[in-house]
Amino acid sequence: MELPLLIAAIVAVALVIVVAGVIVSMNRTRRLASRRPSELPSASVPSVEPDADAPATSSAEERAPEPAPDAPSIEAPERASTRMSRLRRRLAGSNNALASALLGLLARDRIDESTWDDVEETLITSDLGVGPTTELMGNLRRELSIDGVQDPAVARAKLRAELIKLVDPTLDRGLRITGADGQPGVVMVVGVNGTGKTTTIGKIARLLVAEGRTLVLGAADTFRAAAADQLATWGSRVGVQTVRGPEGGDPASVAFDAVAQGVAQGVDVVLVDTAGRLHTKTGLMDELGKIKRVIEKKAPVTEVLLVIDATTGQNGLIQARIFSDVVAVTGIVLTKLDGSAKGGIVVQVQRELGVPVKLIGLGEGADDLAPFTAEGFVDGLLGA
Ligand SMILES: Nc1nc2c(ncn2[C@@H]2O[C@H](COP(=O)(O)OP(=O)(O)OP(=O)(O)O)[C@@H](O)[C@H]2O)c(=O)[nH]1
Repeated sequence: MELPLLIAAIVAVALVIVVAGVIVSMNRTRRLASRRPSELPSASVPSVEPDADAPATSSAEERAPEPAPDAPSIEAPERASTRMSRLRRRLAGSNNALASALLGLLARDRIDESTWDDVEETLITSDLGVGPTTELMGNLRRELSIDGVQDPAVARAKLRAELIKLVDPTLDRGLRITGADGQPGVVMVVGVNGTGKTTTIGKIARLLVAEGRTLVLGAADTFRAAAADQLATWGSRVGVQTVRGPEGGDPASVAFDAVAQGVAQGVDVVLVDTAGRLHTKTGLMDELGKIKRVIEKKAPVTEVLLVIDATTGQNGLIQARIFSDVVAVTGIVLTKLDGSAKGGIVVQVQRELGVPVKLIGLGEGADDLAPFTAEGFVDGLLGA
């Protein structure tokens, strides 16, 4: 073959090869562009051409896994030590009317008979009760007439000391949450409708979780499905399991199951919620006694907390008496003190039952529950 012809043939073959290469490359680009983004090779993995015959498991999903579904986030409740000062300020705010009335009266230039009458009336309207008020007035009159009453700071200090004495700083206010022989402590929560039982259990659960305790909740309020849902929500917020039964089921059996679960899991405490019930309904009150007896087939109830709404005044006392007869109340939780200038009920209810106020509710917030102390309460009352 002649040289020019040979060169022409070589150029032609080279051209065919180049054109074929361009066409193949364009087709590949089009193929990739037509795929969904999820099918595209990830930029972070080595760029290996996907093999059409490869099994589905070699898809891009395997190389770039979907993020895990959101795990429920567990809240970290506030510890009792830090919530106290916040709650004391709130108590001071809600009882300001009482505090300023008392201190205003005692700061008068001259404390005469009509001033004493006004102080007495103010204390009685705070639900302190006639007996405790008379006692406090007698002591105050005696001490102030000896020391002189001109200095409001003296009057205030005397009033504080007398109130603390009435509230009784010597009572044991610790929650009984230690079971015998390695069993969980069992806390049963009772009270009339809407006083704040379920909310209080949720708040106690947070307090105990903040202290590092393990728990199970028992939703023995089977009247309303919503009550069990409400309790389960409180529990799940702090990673605590709730045992519940069918709506309308036997509350005693749910309470038993919850305690059995707590024993099996070896938790520290089981908190049992019960349905709100009017203290005047004998059948419902008998049922409460039955719940307690059935629980005790599994483990002793270490604490029966009666939840009283502080705004209900004297009615709270009547409730306290009847509930105590049926289930031997061992501690009081006074809720809704944030909306009340009736803090004096603390003294009356303790005297009525001979049982201490152990916790106070000061709002709807998750950590608005505080262990009760006589000094903290009186300082809040006096706006100290
Ligand atoms: N302001 C205020 N509200 C509170 C407090 N404690 C509870 N509550 C509110 O009181 C209402 C009733 O609370 P629940 O916990 O459902 O009452 P319960 O006693 O379980 O109700 P029943 O199961 O129907 O008897 C809710 O709106 C709570 O947020 C408190 O300390 N302060």
